[in-house]
Amino acid sequence: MDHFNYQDGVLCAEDVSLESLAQAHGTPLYVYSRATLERHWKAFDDALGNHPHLVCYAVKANSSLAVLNVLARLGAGFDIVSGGELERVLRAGGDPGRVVFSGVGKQVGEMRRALEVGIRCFNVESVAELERLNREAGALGMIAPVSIRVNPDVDAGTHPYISTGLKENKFGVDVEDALDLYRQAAALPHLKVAGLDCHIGSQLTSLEPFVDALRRVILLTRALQAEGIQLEHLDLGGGLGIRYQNETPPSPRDYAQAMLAELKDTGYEILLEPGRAIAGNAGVLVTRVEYLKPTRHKDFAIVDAAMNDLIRPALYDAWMDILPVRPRSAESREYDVVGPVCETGDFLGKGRSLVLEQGDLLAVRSAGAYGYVMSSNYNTRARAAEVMVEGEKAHVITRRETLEDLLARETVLPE
Ligand SMILES: Cc1ncc(COP(=O)(O)O)c(C=O)c1O
Ligand SMILES: N[C@@H](CCCC[NH3+])C(=O)O
Repeated sequence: MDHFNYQDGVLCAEDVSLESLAQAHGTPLYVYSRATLERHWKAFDDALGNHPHLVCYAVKANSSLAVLNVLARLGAGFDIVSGGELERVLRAGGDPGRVVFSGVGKQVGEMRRALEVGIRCFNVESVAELERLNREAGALGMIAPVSIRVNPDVDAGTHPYISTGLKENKFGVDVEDALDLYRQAAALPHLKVAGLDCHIGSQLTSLEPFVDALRRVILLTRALQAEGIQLEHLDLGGGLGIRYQNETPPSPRDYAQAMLAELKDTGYEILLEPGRAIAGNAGVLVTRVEYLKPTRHKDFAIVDAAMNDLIRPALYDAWMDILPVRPRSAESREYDVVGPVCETGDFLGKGRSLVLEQGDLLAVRSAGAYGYVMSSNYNTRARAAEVMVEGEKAHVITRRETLEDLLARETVLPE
């Protein structure tokens, strides 16, 4: 059951029409469905069944406090990549004992804070980071739990900008070097080897790369065992894709079953870090048509959302579905749906078949992940508001930024 549906001719999020939300809160407006978010997290949690596991939502996908809070209430873990994301998780009521910390550039202050609040594990990505973490944990008189993030050199078959598991990528350590790094970790006094981590990319739509990566990881766990290095968990990262257009990604259940089949009875606790698969299809971006601009070459629909609100089409040439909030019955035309920003790359969709009039509302689907979090103030555009719907209720979870908010941090030089 999808929670974004047409009811009485108007697109709704759960039981609230997007028209009424746009009326009440203006556009561009991000709208999320609580029920969808919950269903998606539970799909991963259920898929792993009785196998010991923790589903650590990747905060980067959508870090709004309300989103994190909804998931925290379900007992979610969280995958963070910065001190800022850690503070968000804490403020949203997340359990620091269920937080894993990923990322190639962890700073001293971020490590200290994470040690102080007692996170579950640091996913370490280099020798230099291992040494820094050992030093910082020592200074606090603590032992830091670590996984080494292994780069298994598999092609995730996704966009090159979001592929992370190839040798030439900055992420993780080569699988050939991992054993040595584990030996170093095991020998350092303020570290405790807790697990092994692997994440090969985002928006994966087939199981093969996941399975390939896991096989390489399992070989490594055997080598570690042979050396007496004990692991408690395997963190398989995130990356499961969603349907934007006509992709047919595996379901969380198929994915989990494929992983469990490889793991057989190895007994490790499984950690997952899904982001997009939980938040992506739990949100839409609502925008209003400001102008229709027919030219000799094509028709443009100029809308009030732009690349600063949703950069995925501009950055990755990503195709995202664009639906009329209240469909009209007339002959459709092909529109390039573009924003007001002064860049040719500022488009939300090209060649979309739509029936439009000035003032109409459109909804960009699958915008719940890597949407608002990647927004900017380019062209001095204030950030959109975010609303969470539950049933017939809608809550503003992030108020629209004002120009005053935006300018308040700046100053001109003194006379
Ligand atoms: C280490 C790590 N974990 C999890 C994720 C979440 O990925 P996705 O949103 O594709 O599930 C990412 C982003 O690709 C990541 O870099
Ligand atoms: N921002 C990317 C995903 C990045 C994944 C983070 N490692 C996207 O929108 O597809």
